[in-house]
Amino acid sequence: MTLSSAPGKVYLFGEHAVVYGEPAVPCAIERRARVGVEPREDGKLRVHAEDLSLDGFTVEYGAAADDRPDVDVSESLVTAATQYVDSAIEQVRDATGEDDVGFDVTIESDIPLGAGLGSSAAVAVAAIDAGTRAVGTTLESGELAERAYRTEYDVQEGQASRADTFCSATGGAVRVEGDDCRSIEAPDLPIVVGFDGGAGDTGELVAGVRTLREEYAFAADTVEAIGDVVRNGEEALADGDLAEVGRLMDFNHGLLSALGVSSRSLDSMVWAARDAGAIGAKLTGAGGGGCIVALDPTPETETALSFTPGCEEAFRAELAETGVKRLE
Ligand SMILES: Nc1ncnc2c1ncn2[C@@H]1O[C@H](COP(=O)(O)OP(=O)(O)OP(=O)(O)O)[C@@H](O)[C@H]1O
Ligand SMILES: C[C@@](O)(CCO)CC(=O)[O-]
Ligand SMILES: [Mg+2]
Repeated sequence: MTLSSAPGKVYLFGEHAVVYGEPAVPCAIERRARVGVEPREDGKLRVHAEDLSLDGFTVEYGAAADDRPDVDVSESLVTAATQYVDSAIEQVRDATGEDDVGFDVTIESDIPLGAGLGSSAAVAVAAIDAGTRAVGTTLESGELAERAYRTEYDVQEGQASRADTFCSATGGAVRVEGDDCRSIEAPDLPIVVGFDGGAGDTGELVAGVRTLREEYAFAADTVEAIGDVVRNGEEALADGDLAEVGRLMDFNHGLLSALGVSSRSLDSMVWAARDAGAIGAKLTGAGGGGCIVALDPTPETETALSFTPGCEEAFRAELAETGVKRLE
């Protein structure tokens, strides 16, 4: 068996706007998805996903129509749950030219699903890395990131950026603008995450912003304004000016709210963090529910979040210096 892991991420700045060519700065965190892959002679795909539950059951399924998860939920929910892994395996077949090979895929993850911490990108990166190695091909980091991006692009129907997948493949803090992806130096960041226990569908949320942008010129301006916040944020990061980084994170959250991707619980957690003295706080990732990211070197924000109605879990997140790890 080959086994790879890849980290999740938080966005310091720029989610959603990055889909339209503005820059973004995500930062990998030490919460990982681990994917084990074993080739099968019979050409079948079997996925065992420990943390993916549908109707309360762990999901185990094959690719054939008569071998889908045996749970009493709608076909669209099943597709939503299985599509990133299915699409990552397509990338493995494409990269290796092994069209007929089957796989046993086992996924285990400490990244909550659909919560803005990049679980989809981490699963795609780790699955493509382990899958290609399982049939004797080792992808270099650039191609791995690009193929994981293709997975997100396909699943999100052509509306995805390279930010999550590049960050997960590379680790550390990165800057992504269109196809220009690079690692950046960031000061030590006291990252605190608040999680409301919920999830948002990235594809749907991205589509919502796209519609707003088409309907209202001021929504398109809001997307551009996020780009300006990111450019200022990059300077503040380079200067090590955490107070300014925090102010700009607050501003970024306001603009994301204006685009309709925040929620009551995300707003409650952002305000709880600010009231507790956080340097800055914003939602992270696609939004709709899930996680906020705050900066606070003291324990105050984590404590306040753990008492905030609507917050299910609060934790400190360490920067993940390494992206994909080849474990076996
Ligand atoms: N542990 C896992 N096992 C199997 N599939 C997973 C796992 N984690 C994530 N996925 C896939 O990723 C999907 C969630 O991706 P989505 O992009 O909606 O959220 P996210 O990546 O966690 O958040 P964001 O994109 O906002 O950072 C799940 O529906 C599933 O298809
Ligand atoms: C909302 C979005 O910007 C980030 C999701 O983590 C979508 C993407 O970049 O593909
Ligand atoms: Mg995602």
